[in-house]
Amino acid sequence: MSKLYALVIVDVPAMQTNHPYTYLVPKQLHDQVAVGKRVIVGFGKGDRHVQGFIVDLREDLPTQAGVTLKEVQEVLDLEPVITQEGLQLADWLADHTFAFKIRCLQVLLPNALKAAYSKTLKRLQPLDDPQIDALFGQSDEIDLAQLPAQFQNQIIHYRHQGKVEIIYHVKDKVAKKQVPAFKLLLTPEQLDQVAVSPRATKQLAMRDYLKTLESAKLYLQKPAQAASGLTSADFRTAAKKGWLEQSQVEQYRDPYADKNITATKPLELTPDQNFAVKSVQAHIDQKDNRTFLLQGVTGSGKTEVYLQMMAYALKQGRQALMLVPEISLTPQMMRRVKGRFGDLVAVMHSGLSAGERYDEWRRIERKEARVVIGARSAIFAPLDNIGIIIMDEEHEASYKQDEMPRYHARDVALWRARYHHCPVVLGSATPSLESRARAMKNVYTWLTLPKRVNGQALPKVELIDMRNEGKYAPVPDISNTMLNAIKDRLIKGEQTVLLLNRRGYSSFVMCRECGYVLKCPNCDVSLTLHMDSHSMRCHYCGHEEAIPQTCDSCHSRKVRYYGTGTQKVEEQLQSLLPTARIIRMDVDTTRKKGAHERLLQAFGNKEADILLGTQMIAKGLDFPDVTLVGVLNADTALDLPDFRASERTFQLLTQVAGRAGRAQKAGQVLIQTYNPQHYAIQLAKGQDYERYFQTEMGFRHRVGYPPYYYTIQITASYDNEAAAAKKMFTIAGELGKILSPQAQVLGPTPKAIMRIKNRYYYQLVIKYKHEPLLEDYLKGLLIQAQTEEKKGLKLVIDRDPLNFI
Ligand SMILES: Nc1ncnc2c1ncn2[C@@H]1O[C@H](COP(=O)(O)OP(=O)(O)OP(=O)(O)O)[C@@H](O)[C@H]1O
Ligand SMILES: [Zn+2]
Ligand SMILES: [Zn+2]
Repeated sequence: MSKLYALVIVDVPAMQTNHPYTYLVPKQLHDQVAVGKRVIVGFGKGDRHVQGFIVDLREDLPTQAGVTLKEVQEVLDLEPVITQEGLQLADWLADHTFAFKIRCLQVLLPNALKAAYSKTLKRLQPLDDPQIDALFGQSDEIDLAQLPAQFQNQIIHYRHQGKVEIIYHVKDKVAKKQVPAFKLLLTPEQLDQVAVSPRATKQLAMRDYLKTLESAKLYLQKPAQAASGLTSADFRTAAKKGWLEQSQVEQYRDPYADKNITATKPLELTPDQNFAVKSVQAHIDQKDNRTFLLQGVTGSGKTEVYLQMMAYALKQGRQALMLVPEISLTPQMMRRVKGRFGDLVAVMHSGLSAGERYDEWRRIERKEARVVIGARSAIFAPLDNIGIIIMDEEHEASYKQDEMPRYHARDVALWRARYHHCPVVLGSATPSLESRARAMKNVYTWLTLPKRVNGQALPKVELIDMRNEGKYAPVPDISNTMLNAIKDRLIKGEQTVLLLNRRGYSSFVMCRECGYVLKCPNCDVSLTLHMDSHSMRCHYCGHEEAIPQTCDSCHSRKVRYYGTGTQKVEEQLQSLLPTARIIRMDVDTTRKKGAHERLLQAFGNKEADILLGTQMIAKGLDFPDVTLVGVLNADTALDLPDFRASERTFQLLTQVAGRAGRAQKAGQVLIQTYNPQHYAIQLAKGQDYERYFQTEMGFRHRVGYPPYYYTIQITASYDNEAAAAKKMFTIAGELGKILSPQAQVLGPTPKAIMRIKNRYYYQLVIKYKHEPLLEDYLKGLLIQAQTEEKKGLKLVIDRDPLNFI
């Protein structure tokens, strides 16, 4: 048999290259290796054991003289975990997002399959140190983590002498969940024949129960115990007697098992909905890769359109993939999709445990699930015959991952759709400027749902000018107009949604005597007041300290709380409206698993009159009795140093306004603002996306921002400010040499929050249209920066960044 070589992308931190290493496959592993499987290989001088992915297998390789290849140690998978599509996708991701290939391969897998390393210490000969020998006891191998610190130097010494070795174990993080099962070995007739003492009541009961089962069929033991009233000990006895055979079977953890979801039937579509569905169907039929922008006002029935498009793809024997933003939409949308497609649906989002995610992933891989719905990373679901990809709320910033690989799910969706020859539908009431501009240029096909399904007009929006009304407000954050409107709903038995915009905002403590603001010792941010834990906390590094009684700077006792937290508003509201039932939704009340869904369900069941919350309540909620939406502070995000601040504000206000009046009753929206003249607020008042788009495009054109220009952001950080700045100026100098005069470099500047966890951040932004030399330069920069990691550099290259702060 000829020789076999595996090309492996290895996982070695701080020594990444995007080139595979070549390993010799030993004879005994020839049958096991395959492209897309994970392997354990030795790496470097110490021959550390690391995990890697086989990306190619070759039979002939001109071995260079003098180079002895290392061998593949172990093959981890029975079946490849990365498909051919996955390998190509990883290549593209690495290239497009300036990422290391290993990270791109890993992002395709559920967390559970990512490596966890443990180390053991192996004794190769007696160590002549009774204390250390005692640690080993009878065995020759112990967990290195258990080694007391005082022996460490001695162990290093032994290692040099070759008396001990350190072994790396690479394990999967989560095992498959196994549950006991059994199979009947006897027929009912044979069971009648077996001798059982009349006093052995349990055995008699067992025999009677087993007679009701089919022989040779596999039964789960837990339900059998429940049905028969027998215990696991009784089943063990029966197994010993040879009546049945026990085994372990894999069971999927179904995150939705204990929820009853009502099945739904397709609704009869409105003409606009029908047109949208039919347009996309044609492209599913023709296996035509086309991207659609479905722009439908809030409450126009986009979800029903998605569901019917997906149903069509399934009918054609293909699969459907649907993305929703992380927190806000998940529960209600999950129910809608599960309600239509039942067990065919796999769900993937961060609210699931690693085990649940792994199981859902395996259901897809085994083709038991043909519909996938999930947040950003679900775009990598291992589907092999996709007929349609849907991305709801396509403008959402959470679709961009902010760690390597820094991909946008939309770009991955378009890539996979090309691979699978299927259409993509991007849906939103407030599309990103980028997508809408592409629709205008016919790069995407534009579909619109201009009217609400219920025939209602969009809710009427009124602005409350807090510069005046604020002075007379009964409590700082709630004006009289707002309060009266809420009271009116309480009397009518209708519901209110109140948004407290938290972006760019926090409650802080300031001294009224000298103006001193309590700041984090590690970061350039003020500490946030948390009433639940009675402490001041840093949202960046987690630093926590007591609420001050006196000013740190002038020792005055006049310290006051500024800013508004949801808790504080809840208290104010409750004091003004003692009978109102309020549900508060923010990070604190939704931390527990499933809390988000429970709160929304309680609100949906009308167990509360007011839903008060942060951004997470702004989108996707569809409750018929909500007739009032109030925004307590529209402005907080407007001043952020980010050119998308206005776009985000407009989107948020339009989305939250859209929660009102979605069924029979008309809706009203009240927005409290200190900037009533700002165009984002004015146009949100008119719910006028079209004019907003024109205005904002004009602005972006004038100053040369996306979608007119591409942007790439480079950030360097060090624990020393001068080093961070110096690095960025060096990069800026190098860019100056390779960029054409059409490109522009903004910066380097310190980031808006320059110091986080005692690291200093400097950034620059490249704006460009076409720069042939840029890509290669940046790829080189990425590899080169690794060599400076030991000195403390962290470098980030972010293509099309969504966050400039
Ligand atoms: N063809 C139809 N006939 C009757 N009711 C419909 C139809 N289509 C949708 N609906 C209902 O209209 C309501 C609004 O639909 P949906 O939640 O899908 O709106 P949407 O466009 O996603 O809005 P948003 O962007 O605000 O989330 C839902 O309660 C839905 O069940
Ligand atoms: Zn901090
Ligand atoms: Zn002071």
